[in-house]
Amino acid sequence: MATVREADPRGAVLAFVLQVLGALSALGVVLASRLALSAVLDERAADDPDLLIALLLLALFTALSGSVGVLQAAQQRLLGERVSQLVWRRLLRVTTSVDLPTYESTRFLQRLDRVRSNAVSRPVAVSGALLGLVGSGVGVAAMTAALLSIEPILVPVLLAAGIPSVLIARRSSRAEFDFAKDSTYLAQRRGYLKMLMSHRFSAAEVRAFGAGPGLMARHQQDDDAYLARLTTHSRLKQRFALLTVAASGVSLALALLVIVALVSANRIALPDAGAAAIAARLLAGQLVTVFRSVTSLIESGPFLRDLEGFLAMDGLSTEAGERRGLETGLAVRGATFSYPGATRRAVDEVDIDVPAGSVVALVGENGSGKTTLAKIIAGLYPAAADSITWDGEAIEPADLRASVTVLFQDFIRYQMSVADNVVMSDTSNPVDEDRLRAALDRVGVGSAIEALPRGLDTVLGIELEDGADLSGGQWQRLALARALYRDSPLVVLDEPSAALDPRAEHELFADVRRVLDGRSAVLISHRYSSVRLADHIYVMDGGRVIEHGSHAELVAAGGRYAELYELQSRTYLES
Ligand SMILES: Nc1ncnc2c1ncn2[C@@H]1O[C@H](COP(=O)(O)OP(=O)(O)OP(=O)(O)O)[C@@H](O)[C@H]1O
Repeated sequence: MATVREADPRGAVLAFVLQVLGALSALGVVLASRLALSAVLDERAADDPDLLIALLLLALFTALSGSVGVLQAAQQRLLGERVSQLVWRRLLRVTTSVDLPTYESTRFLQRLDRVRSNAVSRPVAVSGALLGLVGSGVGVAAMTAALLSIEPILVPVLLAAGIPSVLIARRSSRAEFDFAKDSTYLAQRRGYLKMLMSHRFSAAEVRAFGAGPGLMARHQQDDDAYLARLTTHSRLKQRFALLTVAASGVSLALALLVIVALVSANRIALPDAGAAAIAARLLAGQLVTVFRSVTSLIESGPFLRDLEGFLAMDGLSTEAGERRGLETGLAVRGATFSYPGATRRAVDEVDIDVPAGSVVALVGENGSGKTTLAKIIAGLYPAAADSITWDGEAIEPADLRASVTVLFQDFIRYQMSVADNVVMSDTSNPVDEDRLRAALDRVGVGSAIEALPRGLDTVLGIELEDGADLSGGQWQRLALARALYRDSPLVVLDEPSAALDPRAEHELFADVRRVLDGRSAVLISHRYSSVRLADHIYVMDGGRVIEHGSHAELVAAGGRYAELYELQSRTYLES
């Protein structure tokens, strides 16, 4: 209820008032029916004022009850949207501030998936159930009062229906959560296969490999497995629901039998019997809503606890960090990192130095630990305490993140305008258009952007209306411009030239110091033509640095670097 109040305080009050009004208008229907029946059975004339008033009241309360229902539906929908928005905001606050290693944990990813697809809809269901409970609670009280005034014995008969329903709801709730939990993996895999078969990013490869039918078959298998589980689960739920309905039907039938018996024994008059029958029917309806709401509340309990646990997760880092200038340089000493569940260290006791103003390269075979080290340097993965110093002093991870810019090899292609794609690296400051254009020009993509239909405002992503698209190399330059737009003294560039043509690569890296404009850089690359221009090169293998020095020193040493460099040069010369 607190979430509902926080999401929309006025809407919550309005919804509450409408629920009460709905219940009271139902009571009005019962009382007006009693009056009307009484007037009819007294054989009043058609123009008798008492009969006319009773009929008018009956029409009025019936209309009121119907209109309140319409308003309630609209109000609940709005309230549901507000509650959903609030819960999403809370969830996204966690997903955007939890530290990066958490995203490497399967347990977290599965929980996130479950919370995203299930728990978020629950608060909306709970808010609906709570309102339903308020309305039907008032309704039950009103109908009970009406029945008590007519014949008290009817009340316990109808209320007894609730006991089995509540007991059933408790068992049903556990079954629902267990079903969702056990199906998480299947749901994830089905979602992934659907995405592969229906997204643009995968469309070309799926066609080129003719992978469509194979993926469809796997998807069908998962669909069948899910359907089989769902069928078993639905049968169980059906049994629970039927038992609840049966309990309420039996109690309603009993109440009506009691009314008939009371009329036969002349214990109540016919108008009272008529009103009691209507009240009993309405009360049975209200009780079904009460039980349904209680069931929904009980059923949502485990999901809400799952969500609450997720929202209260540790390891959130929301502090902004302070950008530092780099005077002497960054030093890494004994940096070590293992991925969750991994048996081997991805980075193992690594020492490197990045003097201010220098370009340092990291090379090594696939899986040797370069990207992991880049994430450590950028403050995204924790290394052993104080293993990173900035100008000779220890630095907080948040400050490190604020001071280092990293361009990943799998950078994001934002479906936003060209300008947004660049300024995304510095959203906490106002857009600086001169800096934006300078960054684009520095990576040689300025004129290509000018040629787009709406220049900097062109939206990228043809999925969007009026969206344009760029080539792979142009996207990479745009990502480079994004890294350069951010005013930080150190940039880490992970495979920044993988998609560039030889001329573009030469233009950018032969003159890399002009492009960097005074920044220091850590360059990760498999292209030795770029790497050889670095001031210092570290060669990694199995998470460790196995050798380092300038290009000339490493070639002269005749070690791993010399071997890899020789291999690549020979490939070029021979081809
Ligand atoms: N998310 C992850 N979870 C578990 N292990 C991982 C993860 N990412 C990388 N690894 C492992 O860590 C090691 C280092 O990977 P890393 O990506 O740092 O290598 P790399 O040198 O950048 O490789 P490449 O040249 O292919 O980009 C590899 O053995 C890899 O299998």
